Amino acid sequence: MNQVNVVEQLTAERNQLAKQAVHVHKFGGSSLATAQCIERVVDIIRQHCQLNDLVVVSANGDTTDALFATYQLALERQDTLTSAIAQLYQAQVELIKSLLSAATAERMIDYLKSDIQQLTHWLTSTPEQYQADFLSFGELWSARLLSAILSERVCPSYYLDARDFLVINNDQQCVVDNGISLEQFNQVTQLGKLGVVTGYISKDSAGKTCTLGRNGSDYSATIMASLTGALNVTLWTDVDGIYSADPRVVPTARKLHRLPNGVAKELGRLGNPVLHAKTLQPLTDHSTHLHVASSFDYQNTGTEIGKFGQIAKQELSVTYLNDLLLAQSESFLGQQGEQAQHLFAAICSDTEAGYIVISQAQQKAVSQWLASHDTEVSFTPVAILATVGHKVVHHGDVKARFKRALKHEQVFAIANSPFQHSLIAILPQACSVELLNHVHHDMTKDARHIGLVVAGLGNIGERFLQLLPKQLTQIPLLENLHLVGLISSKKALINNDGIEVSQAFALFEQEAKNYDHQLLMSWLSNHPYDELIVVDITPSEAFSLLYGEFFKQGIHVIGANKWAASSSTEHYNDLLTTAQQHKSLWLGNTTVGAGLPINYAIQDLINSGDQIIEISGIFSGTLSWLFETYDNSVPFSQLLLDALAQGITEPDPREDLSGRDVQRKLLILARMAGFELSLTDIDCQNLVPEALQQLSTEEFLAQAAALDSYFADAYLQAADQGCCIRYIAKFSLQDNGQLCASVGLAVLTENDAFANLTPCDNVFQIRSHWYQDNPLLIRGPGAGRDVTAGGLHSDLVNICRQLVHRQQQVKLKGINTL
Ligand SMILES: NC(=O)C1=CN([C@@H]2O[C@H](COP(=O)(O)OP(=O)(O)OC[C@H]3O[C@@H](n4cnc5c(N)ncnc54)[C@H](O)[C@@H]3O)[C@@H](O)[C@H]2O)C=CC1
Ligand SMILES: N[C@@H](CC=O)C(=O)O
Repeated sequence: MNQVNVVEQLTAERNQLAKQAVHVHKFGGSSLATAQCIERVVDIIRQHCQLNDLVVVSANGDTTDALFATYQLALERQDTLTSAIAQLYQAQVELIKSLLSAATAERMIDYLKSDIQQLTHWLTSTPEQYQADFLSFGELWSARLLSAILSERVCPSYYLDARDFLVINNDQQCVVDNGISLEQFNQVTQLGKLGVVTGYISKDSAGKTCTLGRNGSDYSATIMASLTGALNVTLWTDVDGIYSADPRVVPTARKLHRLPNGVAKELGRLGNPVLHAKTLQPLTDHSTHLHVASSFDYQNTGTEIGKFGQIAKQELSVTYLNDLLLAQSESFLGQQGEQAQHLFAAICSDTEAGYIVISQAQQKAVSQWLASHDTEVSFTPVAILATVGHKVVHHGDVKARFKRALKHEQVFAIANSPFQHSLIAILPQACSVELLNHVHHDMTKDARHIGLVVAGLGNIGERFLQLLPKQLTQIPLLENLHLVGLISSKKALINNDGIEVSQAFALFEQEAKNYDHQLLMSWLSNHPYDELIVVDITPSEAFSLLYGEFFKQGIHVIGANKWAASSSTEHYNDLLTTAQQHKSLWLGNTTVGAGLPINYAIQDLINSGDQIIEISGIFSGTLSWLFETYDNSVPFSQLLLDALAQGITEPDPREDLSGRDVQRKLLILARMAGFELSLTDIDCQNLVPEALQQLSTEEFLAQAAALDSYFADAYLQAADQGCCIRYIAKFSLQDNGQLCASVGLAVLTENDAFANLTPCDNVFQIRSHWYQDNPLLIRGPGAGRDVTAGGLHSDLVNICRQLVHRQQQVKLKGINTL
């Protein structure tokens, strides 16, 4: 059996033994720096770990630095060594005493004393020989302490010195010997307990201690994941994720919520301060999810790295590396150049121009390689500034933007990354903070990604989705909008990678799962988008009751649903306050007049300093269509079914006939105009006979003929006087300051402004201080699929515009503070 097969078999066996796939958690030094930090870590473990999981730890706080300084003293200043060792000892004793019971602490201090004896012996005899062994104490103490705390307070736990199993191949720097390591790991691991493993350290094939270099503990964690077949690794650190640039230098850097593996590797390769090139190396089959999160703010979602689909656009980031060398030689042309690129894992290269970019440490090796080719070489100090994103080398628009951002800079060349995920500018001088901020701003200024969830896929929802693909391609403001959720009353489809808009319905049919309220709410509170917009195209009161929760999460809402905007005064005011507090936007253009700009007109009048005194008119497309069409030649009930089939009625047409829908609209308009009112303040004439009021929708529709005689009589009586019947809504401000509001059937003369509408039209007549004698009229179709779906799209663009504007304000603020 070859080595790969051995590893596969052993991993499979281990996974069968484990109740669930192992999850590896790694805690960095800063996460374990003080007793308080360690308490937090214990809390995280309590909430996130299961038995058989593995916890990989770095040394507490700056213990490794202190060990290294002590080691230097051993080489240079033996006289101060004793006090340095005493300080190391004292720091550990304090942690032990403050975190463990007296009995366990005593045992731990005994172990510590024996370690101190050992290291003192090394340092005072031949320190050079034991440098790695000496540095290993940091991780050893950290793992032993945490494991003891967990055993006392959380669950059975044991600590593992990685040198007991992890073997690094001597010939290749830091490459793991998987076969032996796994075999030995299986001998030392203890099932049914939580293992705490030392990060950073390992042994070579001769059993000698070796360290895994800078940020070696992250590497240890992914090695452990690869050995055990873990599906998840969480790197708990002191930052809350990976950012679009180093946030210590670029204040406007944004957290990247989800990174495809390839992009993460590229970031690691090109200097990202959190991700390191080596960290991702062991995760070759890409089935492991890596998660970077803050142990200081562990409720906050961090960055997820994994095998993500690419429907949703990937975010761009900017990174840099100084102190590099540009090596130019004929040997870097053509195939030889490719060979050199590969051999030296160059940052970038150009085999037509004949150069590679390498680290300064590689100069000697490159010179030696070129000596055997007998060609000249020149080395020039350079830096690189790169923009990183999924396959950016294939995006001409990103390249053009990158070039524009650098147009005032001296740039040697812009090269494509050999891995396709970055464009790399080679600079003759170090990358300055100003340049980094400037380029980051230009590359990410429009890049706040907005998720879109559509609830209600009926008559209007379907049309809304049909219009979406064209809107996305034609409206630049929607550039970063991604459809991520579709919800009906029974099913839901959520996809963080985005749902292909042109196939939304088919995908919903195939992939939607049963609606699970808890699951949906938990997704909404952890969604990976910068902004989330929920479009409510349901007729559901229950769904409207979720708005408060949405607003608390900073989620924006567009409602065609009228329930929330016409709810009780207390609830409505609460919603407005919550939305304002959490900077959530709430638009409902279509709740009155479908796509008609009645809401904009009212807002404009208010902004102009006007005071609205009265609004009246016909606010129901359904009732407008019915009464404009009805002439007693066909039964009223037949027309009603016709209107339902055209999609202009409410799902239950009694909402229209009862006047409730119009009553709600009048309330919404009154609130827009600045009045405080509730539904019960509006007199409402119900046109549905009592006998039909309690039936199900289906029963009502089956018995709709019972409506006919009432409407025939009303029509004939009005016609006898040369008049017509219309359903009118009106509120007006009385001289005593009271608002008088009603909706109901009225008999109008044929030349009344509300009498001769195109069927389905709404008309709104506004009287105000500016428009008192000659009122303002807005008239047009007030219901129907196209106008309503269009009105919702208008709200969507409106919200995206406001969000872009908001983002520009933030960016400007960020730049000004530099
Ligand atoms: N028809 C029109 O001209 C206008 C309609 N509206 C409003 O648009 C909304 C939708 O109307 P239609 O599309 O005609 O209704 P519809 O009955 O055709 O579709 C409603 C959809 O909502 C879903 N739904 C119901 N309860 C839900 C819940 N709790 N959670 C998630 N989904 C739920 C249903 O599964 C269905 O897919 C209504 O609130 C209506 O008042 C607003 C302006 C004009
Ligand atoms: N049924 C309603 C639809 C829109 O709100 C109407 O007729 O106006």
